[in-house]
Amino acid sequence: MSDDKKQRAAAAALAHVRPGMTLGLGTGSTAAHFVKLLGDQGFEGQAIPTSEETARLAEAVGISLITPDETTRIDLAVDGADEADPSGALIKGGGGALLREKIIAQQAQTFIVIADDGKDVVQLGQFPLPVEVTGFAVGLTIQAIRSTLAALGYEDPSLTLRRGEGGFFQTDGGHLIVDIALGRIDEAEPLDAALTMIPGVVTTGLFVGLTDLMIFGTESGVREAVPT
Ligand SMILES: O=C(CO)[C@H](O)[C@H](O)COP(=O)(O)O
Repeated sequence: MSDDKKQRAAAAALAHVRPGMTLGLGTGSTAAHFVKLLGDQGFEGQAIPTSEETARLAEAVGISLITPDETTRIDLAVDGADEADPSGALIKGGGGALLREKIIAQQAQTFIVIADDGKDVVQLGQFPLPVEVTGFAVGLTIQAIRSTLAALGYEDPSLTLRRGEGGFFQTDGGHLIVDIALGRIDEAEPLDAALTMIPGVVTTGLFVGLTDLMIFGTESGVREAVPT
C-alpha cells in the first residue's frame, strides 16, 4: 500500500538526523510521516516548516520550530515529491507548498527526497506541473506562460487554475497555482528558467539540481538512489 511505502521512506530518512540539527520539514503525506516519526523519537534540535499545515503537525508532536529568519544554516531538509527522475530532478507542489519548499531545499546543506516508489519515474511530466503565480494579472500571466511553452515546443498544453474549497486554491503566501499538463518534460532546467522569467510567475514546481539523495519506499523496504 502506498501509505506504508511512504512511511518506510520517511523512517529511513531518520537515519540522517543528528541531535542539534536545524531541519527543513517538507509538506504532504510523506513528509507528515517524517514529522510524526521525528516527534516520536524526541528530536533534539529545531526545525523550519514549509507550510502552515506542517507547522501545526510539528507543533502537535513537540518539535521546536523557528522561522527561516532565525537561522543562517539549514543542515538537512526532508520532503516528498510528486515525481523524481534519476537525475534527482523533481516535480513538486501537488500540495501547494512549492515556494517555501523550494526556498528551504535550495538553502539546505543536504536535501533528501522521500516518496513511495510510484513517484520514481524515468521521465518527468506525467504529473501536471504546478506553477505558482500572483493573483494580480493572472490572465495575462497565463497567456505569457502559454507563449513561453509554445516557444519551447510544447504544443497546446492544458493549463488549469487550481481550485480549493470555495474558490481558487491559495498558497500560504496568498498566491494562485496553475497546473500544466505537459505529458513529458524533456529538459527541466530550461523550462524552469523560462517560466520563472515571467514576472507574474513566483516559482515553478520543477526542482533541478537540489536533490542529494532519494529514498523510495517499496513493498518490502526502501530503495535509496543518489542522483546521476
Ligand atoms: O510538493 C509537495 C507539496 O507541495 C509534496 O511533497 C508532494 O505533493 C508529495 O505529496 P505526498 O507526499 O502527499 O504524495
